[in-house]
Amino acid sequence: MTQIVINDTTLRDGEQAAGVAFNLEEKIAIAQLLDAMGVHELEVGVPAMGKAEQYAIARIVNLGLQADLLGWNRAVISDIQACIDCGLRRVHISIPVSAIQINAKFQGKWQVVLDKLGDSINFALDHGLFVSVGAEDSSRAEEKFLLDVALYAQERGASRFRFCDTVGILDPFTTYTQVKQLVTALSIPVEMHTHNDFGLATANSLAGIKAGSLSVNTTVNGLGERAGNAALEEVVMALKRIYNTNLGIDTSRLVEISRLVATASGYNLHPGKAIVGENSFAHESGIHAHGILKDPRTYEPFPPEEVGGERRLVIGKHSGRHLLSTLLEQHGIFLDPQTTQLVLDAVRQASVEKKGGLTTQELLHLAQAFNTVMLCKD
Ligand SMILES: CC(=O)SCCNC(=O)CCNC(=O)[C@H](O)C(C)(C)COP(=O)(O)OP(=O)(O)OC[C@H]1O[C@@H](n2cnc3c(N)ncnc32)[C@H](O)[C@@H]1OP(=O)(O)O
Ligand SMILES: O=C(O)CCC(=O)C(=O)O
Repeated sequence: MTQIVINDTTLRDGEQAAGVAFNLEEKIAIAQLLDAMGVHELEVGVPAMGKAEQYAIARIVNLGLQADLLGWNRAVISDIQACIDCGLRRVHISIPVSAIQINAKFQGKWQVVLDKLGDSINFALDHGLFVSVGAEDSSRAEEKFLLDVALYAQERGASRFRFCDTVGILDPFTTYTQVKQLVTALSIPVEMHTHNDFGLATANSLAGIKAGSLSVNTTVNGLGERAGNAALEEVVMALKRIYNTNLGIDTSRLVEISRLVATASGYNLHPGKAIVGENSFAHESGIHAHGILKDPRTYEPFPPEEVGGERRLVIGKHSGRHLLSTLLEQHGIFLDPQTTQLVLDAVRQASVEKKGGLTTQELLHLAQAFNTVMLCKD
């Protein structure tokens, strides 16, 4: 597979998640860590938002990061001027392309939209900028119109075209077909921008890459508008582990960046969040824990260290004898088979009462209730 560019938009679409507002220090810390991990490109925000945002973006520009930095714009010349004022050398210019969007925002005047795009591209190119063009709501656009816009952007001198499933209504099969058409028609790279309204953002991004897209927008933890975007950690690990594609990104810091963004956004992660959730490498069930104790590959797709995570063995309602004995033996407690079963029954009951797994202390306390029949080795 050709080198795929990860263009992370945590600082733009991620921050657009309702109620999220990064402060300056958080924006800088997120940009620095993404850069240190080797993420190729960062969409750092929307300079048109005003002075405070421009100041934050200019500070990021002045960090001298390795990553390419991109500013998001409407097809409005003053938006692009704001990017230039921040010191950005790359601009992304977006126009809506579906009838729903053009009717709502431009009274159906698609030619007006195209003219705005043309003028904006010209302005950016006249200032020597790298120009990426985004087609908002590509997935609901009329097929021919989308293609016309893409070819128009290319002819005008854009260097990349972004396919946006803005309201996340595609599945991987339709994504593949739609993106393949664009990739076939264009000589500039196509970038994927997917949303997770049906839980398919990562799958759709991968389908776009399969279809020949060379760049993909991600956000840490999948943060973003409504149900969010394709998650950085999912896309990077799927490309690495399922497609064997080395992106040159340090995956061992994925949990670290996840925690940073979770804190900065105030959005707590679901424990079962793929790759970075606190349960991503947690095992309670008897059969699973028994397998893990013998060989972690039985129930883990890759070792937790690869993403900076940790394996956890949890004793609870679904646990079995092997995990129970292992945990107790780590504390010098060796039980005969009959007592092991009695403690296990007690663990199940305690776990239901607690509605959760037991801590080590709780387990030891429970086991001590059976101490008359315990066999302590030392
Ligand atoms: C799918 C996406 O995620 S698109 C990115 C969305 N991101 C954001 O909106 C976050 C940052 N946005 C902002 O801070 C503000 O919306 C700003 C600074 C861009 C504009 O603010 P305001 O001037 O107050 O306008 P407001 O946001 O209410 O309305 C949007 C305006 O942009 C216009 N517009 C929307 N998209 C585009 C576009 N792609 N190109 C040109 N104009 C556009 C709308 O028609 C409307 O124009 P109008 O004021 O002439 O009716
Ligand atoms: O970059 C664009 O063109 C729009 C991006 C976006 O956030 C979306 O379509 O959801």
